[in-house]
Amino acid sequence: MHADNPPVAVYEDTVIRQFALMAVVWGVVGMLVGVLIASQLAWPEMNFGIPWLSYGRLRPLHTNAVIFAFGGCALMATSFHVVQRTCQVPLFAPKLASFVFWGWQAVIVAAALSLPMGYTSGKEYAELEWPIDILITLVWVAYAVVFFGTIGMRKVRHIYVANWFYGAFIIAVALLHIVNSAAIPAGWMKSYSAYAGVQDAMVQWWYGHNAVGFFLTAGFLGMMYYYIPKQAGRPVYSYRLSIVHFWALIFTYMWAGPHHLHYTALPDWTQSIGMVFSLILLAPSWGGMINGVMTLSGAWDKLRTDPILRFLIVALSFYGMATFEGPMMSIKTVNALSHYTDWTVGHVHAGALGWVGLISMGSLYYLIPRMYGRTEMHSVPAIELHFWMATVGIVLYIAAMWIAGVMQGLMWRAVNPDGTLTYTFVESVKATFPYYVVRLVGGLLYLGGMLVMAWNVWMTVGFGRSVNAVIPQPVAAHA
Ligand code: HEM
Ligand code: HEM
Ligand SMILES: [Cu+2]
Repeated sequence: MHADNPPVAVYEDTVIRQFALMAVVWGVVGMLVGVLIASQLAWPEMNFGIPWLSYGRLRPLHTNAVIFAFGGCALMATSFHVVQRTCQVPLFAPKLASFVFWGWQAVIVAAALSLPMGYTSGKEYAELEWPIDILITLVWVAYAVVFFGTIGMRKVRHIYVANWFYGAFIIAVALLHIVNSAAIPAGWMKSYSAYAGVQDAMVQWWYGHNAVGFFLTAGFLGMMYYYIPKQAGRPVYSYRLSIVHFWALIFTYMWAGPHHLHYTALPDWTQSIGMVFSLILLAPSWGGMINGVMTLSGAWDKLRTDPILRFLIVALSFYGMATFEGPMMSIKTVNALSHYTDWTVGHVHAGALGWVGLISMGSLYYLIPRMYGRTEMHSVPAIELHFWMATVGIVLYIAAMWIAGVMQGLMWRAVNPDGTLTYTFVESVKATFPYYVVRLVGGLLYLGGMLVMAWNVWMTVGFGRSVNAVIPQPVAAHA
């Protein structure tokens, strides 16, 4: 090396390590709360008569913890990793990135305190009260500045497709959050929505559905487009398909929200639009799934030996399942049966446990050892064990909810020849009991797998050391 060589440039990886470890921590916490509320549905006394532990307060704690704390930290860790590697520059404004980390943790802690205390705006997936909403806005703007600032400084002309998905996720979530959370404060932890009546419902489900489309889908597709090719050692199957399904996906998602409001006071034509766009949505969703799965073509044998790849590919098969089921449930006559039943909860967790959970875990198994100067996790058999616990857990969970859901729908609509109802509501609740127990067992397995991961991460980090990788420098032409 010559003395006049520039100092080696390194990536900003501290914030990635922080987010990656907290994704694992919040995953354990959020799933633990999920298991607790699953047990409460089977045995209501599991709230121990303590208001803080009541179902109505812990359910939003579960959804916020798994989506925004577990999913959010995984998305931030991987997006900061992917954007630096594909642009070959360190993060723009590392101090601001540090603010994103600490600010996001502050939001999570504020949620973990305020929701059990009973503070809520009453909007699903947007329950947090207005002071926390303002903090979320500040953190999100900082996140956008760091991410797009890094893209702006890139040394690679082309913007790799994973960054398109992360970028769409960041912009769309900013828009959704600001519009849906608009409210008039009426005290420090109390507010009224800026919208009234059916408009409020429509804004809420425009938000709720696109939270699925952009928080739970687009960002994780960003993970797919980086970590599957990396782990498989093969290029993306079709780059053209990735661009086509990107634009089709983000355009179509925006209009499908009314499928959450079938047979309500929302105008009928709006509901029909929601249904039609949901059916169209099958195509770009499967475009993404096929592109991810086909990246393995010619290397299928790796699935037998590589448990990380198996996490990533099985995640895609659950993604395909949930995005087939969703369009079916959006058909009004199907929704007449499924709505209000546990079928919806089964659909949700096919996406949440199967897609969001598995793709995050696979990506973190790739990412974490590399952030600590190692080539692989402390124990590969433990990854294998985690994979099977998670997969069996998901199957138990969603199969139980499918059966319970269809049963509930059929019991509620059954009528006797004289027009009276065949079953009382409580009879359907009693009939659901065994399925709630099976769901709890599935949840315990899934949580158990997450604990195996936490142990494996602990050992990997403990025997490793934090290293910031060197940025490859373009080779100077010989003078
Ligand atoms: C150990 C794992 C888990 C268990 C046992 C579990 C359990 C539950 C339970 C019992 C409910 C309430 C269902 C109802 O009200 O009838 C629920 C709701 C929900 N969970 Fe989970 N969950 C787990 C993991 C996850 C993960 C990882 C995610 C997301 C990434 C997630 C997302 C959701 C969502 C979005 C809802 C609301 C569903 C709706 O409103 O239809 N869950 N979960
Ligand atoms: C093509 C894609 C999809 C379509 C068309 C779709 C459609 C639907 C429909 C029709 C419902 C039931 C609404 C109701 O009866 O209340 C629903 C609920 C839900 N879906 Fe999907 N879905 C899709 C993919 C996904 C994915 C991949 C996930 C998760 C990662 C997901 C998460 C949810 C959640 C959380 C709910 C429950 C909302 C609530 O009531 O709280 N969906 N979806
Ligand atoms: Cu939806």
